[in-house]
Amino acid sequence: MAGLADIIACDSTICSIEDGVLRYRGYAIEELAEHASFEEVIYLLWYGRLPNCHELKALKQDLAENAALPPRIYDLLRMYAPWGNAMAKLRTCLSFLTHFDDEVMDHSFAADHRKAVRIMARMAAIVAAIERIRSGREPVDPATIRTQSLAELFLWLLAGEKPEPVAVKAMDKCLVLHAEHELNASTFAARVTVSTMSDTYSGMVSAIGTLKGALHGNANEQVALMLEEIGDVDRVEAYIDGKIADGGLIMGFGHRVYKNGDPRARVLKELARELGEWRQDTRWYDMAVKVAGLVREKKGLLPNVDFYSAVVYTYLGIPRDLFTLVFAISRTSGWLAHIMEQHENNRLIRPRANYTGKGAGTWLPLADR
Ligand SMILES: CC(=O)SCCNC(=O)CCNC(=O)[C@H](O)C(C)(C)COP(=O)(O)OP(=O)(O)OC[C@H]1O[C@@H](n2cnc3c(N)ncnc32)[C@H](O)[C@@H]1OP(=O)(O)O
Ligand SMILES: O=C([O-])CC(=O)C(=O)O
Repeated sequence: MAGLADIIACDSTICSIEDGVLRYRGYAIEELAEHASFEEVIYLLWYGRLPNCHELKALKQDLAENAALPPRIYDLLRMYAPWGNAMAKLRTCLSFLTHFDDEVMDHSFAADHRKAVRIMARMAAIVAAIERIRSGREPVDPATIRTQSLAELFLWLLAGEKPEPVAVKAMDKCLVLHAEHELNASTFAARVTVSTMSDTYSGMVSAIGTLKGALHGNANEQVALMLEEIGDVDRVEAYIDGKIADGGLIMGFGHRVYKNGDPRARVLKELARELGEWRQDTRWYDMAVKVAGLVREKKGLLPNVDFYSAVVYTYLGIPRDLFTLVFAISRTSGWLAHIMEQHENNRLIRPRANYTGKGAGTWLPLADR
């Protein structure tokens, strides 16, 4: 089957998508987006159940204590060209972190969970440091910031000042919504990598490299580029007609699994509306709603998670080329859950290819060719 569509590649207890309903460990995404913090979701994904207040407090403390980066990572970031691709920078940083972890090759349950905390705790600080160093500013040390919310930590480290509660709440909801999605391409890549008994960091590097593509996580940046290009709600129809006539992809629409709509897009649409009102600037929201209406009417396609998240991140003031990195911060929780599940019950992932090439050939010596 081309693209492995509908092929079951493993058993998993982490996430289900059935009849268009997305659940993490049995909890519907709408309920989690309404009630759960990102840290509760991390616990749920890693340990299979919701934490009690002591367990949640302990996880938050662990994450806060592990958020500081090895100082040499800042030197590494200063070596990068400022204009270099931000996801490539993140990928290299994750690889670099390997060299500061003395449990890399210990795949036991306990060591995997300790590494998961260390990696999860540092993602926000790395992404913020990428932005600050490339724009000539000093990175903020996470140890100087008093918060136990990764959403708040990220926005604070990025801007260098305490974010507003409405922004923190929106960021937290985005982190919950993007945390996990069954065997999407980047999670599958992570599982394939660690199924060879390779390490957690290698799995993360594979996952980040896979999320980077425009058909997957980078679609959110492409959506923002499209809305920037459109610029005004009056220009939406001409733009969409042109796109359809060209036969090009309309980014942020369509999905391999959801054919009747992505439930996360519905939550993000509402969040985008709220943030537009908060910012007192609904231009991006209005453009997005019009794009979605026309793409549905003229192509029969519905928005996926990357469509309205681009609007939300724009209202949160996040630079456009960091959108996929923000997705990666959140999805790290899901990648790590799958890496641990793969390590716990491992069998090498090695499918077969259907050979469609030439038949058996006869060797010709070089001089006779
Ligand atoms: C977090 C995420 O990864 S969510 C996905 C993010 N990616 C995007 O938004 C990129 C745009 N979307 C796409 O490219 C696709 O919809 C994918 C990659 C997400 C899914 O791909 P597939 O499962 O292979 O698509 P599917 O089989 O449903 O496509 C059916 C038809 O709709 C078309 N189609 C699907 N999505 C789009 C789109 N966004 N724009 C235009 N046409 C599309 C396909 O080209 C195909 O047409 P055809 O039958 O004439 O060849
Ligand atoms: O599941 C997929 O194919 C892509 C997706 O929506 C995600 O990774 O969140």
